[in-house]
Amino acid sequence: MEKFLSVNDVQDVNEIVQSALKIKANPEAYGDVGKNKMLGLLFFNPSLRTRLSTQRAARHLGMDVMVMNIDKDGWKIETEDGVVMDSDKAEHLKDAAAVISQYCDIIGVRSFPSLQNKEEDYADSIMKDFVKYAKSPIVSLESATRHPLQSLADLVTIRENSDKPKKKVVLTWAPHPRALPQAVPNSFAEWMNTADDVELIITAPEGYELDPEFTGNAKFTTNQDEALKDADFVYAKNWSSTTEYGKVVCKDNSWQITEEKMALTDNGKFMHCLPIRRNVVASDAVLDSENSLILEEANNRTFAAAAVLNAMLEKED
Ligand SMILES: NCCC[C@H](NC(=O)CCC(=O)O)C(=O)O
Ligand SMILES: NC(=O)OP(=O)(O)O
Repeated sequence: MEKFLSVNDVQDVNEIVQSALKIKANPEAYGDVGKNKMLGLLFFNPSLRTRLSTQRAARHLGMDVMVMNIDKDGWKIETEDGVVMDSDKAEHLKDAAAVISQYCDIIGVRSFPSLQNKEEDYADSIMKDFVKYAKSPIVSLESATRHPLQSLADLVTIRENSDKPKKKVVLTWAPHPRALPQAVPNSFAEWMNTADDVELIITAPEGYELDPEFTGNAKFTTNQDEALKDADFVYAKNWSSTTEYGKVVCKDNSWQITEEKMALTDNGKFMHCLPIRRNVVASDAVLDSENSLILEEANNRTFAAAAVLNAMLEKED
């Protein structure tokens, strides 16, 4: 695997899910795969799970890791091409990426959208420029448009928790005080659409419809109760408005996932990528219930990352 920015970079989704499960069953068996290899993790934004689980994954594979909060500890990065660099930005992304790839065999990058300008955000230029200027393979640690390591961990979690040949998976918008990126739901939809054992239904208020590039043929409804009926999995996430890009338009708390909402499902499991605002996105009762998979998902982030790094290291040999 030469890069991991979206599901399209994966040759066989079933195979990579199987690989994550295989590593999870016996992580000690992979300790030599990444021997003498260096992973660099670059964060333009905060992280808990991605940062720690990817380091843990690297250690399972015997890799060394360097982590940098590039927004706080590095020089301010210029991303525009051909500009006269006489502002406060001291280093160009093209130089930084090329230099870092001399130190690192694989580079992970996290870069959120600005939520100011859809066209600029959806160009995903920081991630794409890293691919262009770094000589090492790039792993997205969540870009402006997608969060593929999360989606892979989510698919692993769904497969572990249901044998049904067709699982009804509901991606539901939920309230939040801030405007959040669309990367997690975009990516989740894209991965679910590639899984032949998933029927995806998306529910959100009017004005929150995600781009068909990601949602494909998934059914969409603004009626959350109707969507939740007989669901096997409820994947909650806030994202900012799509018609009024980057804005909080709906503050309707009736979209919060509560026990009453979960009662509409077929003993459905609750999922969220975390971090989650408790009693805003979903109630404590749901999050702490037996049907909550939030900790399993977070745990599977390690094995999702290990499967991706393993595939990249295989390619290197
Ligand atoms: N990596 C998982 C989610 C990251 C980000 N969440 C956040 O920014 C939450 C921040 C807050 O709750 O204020 C998002 O939605 O894409
Ligand atoms: N789910 C997830 O990516 O969490 P972090 O933002 O804490 O890495």
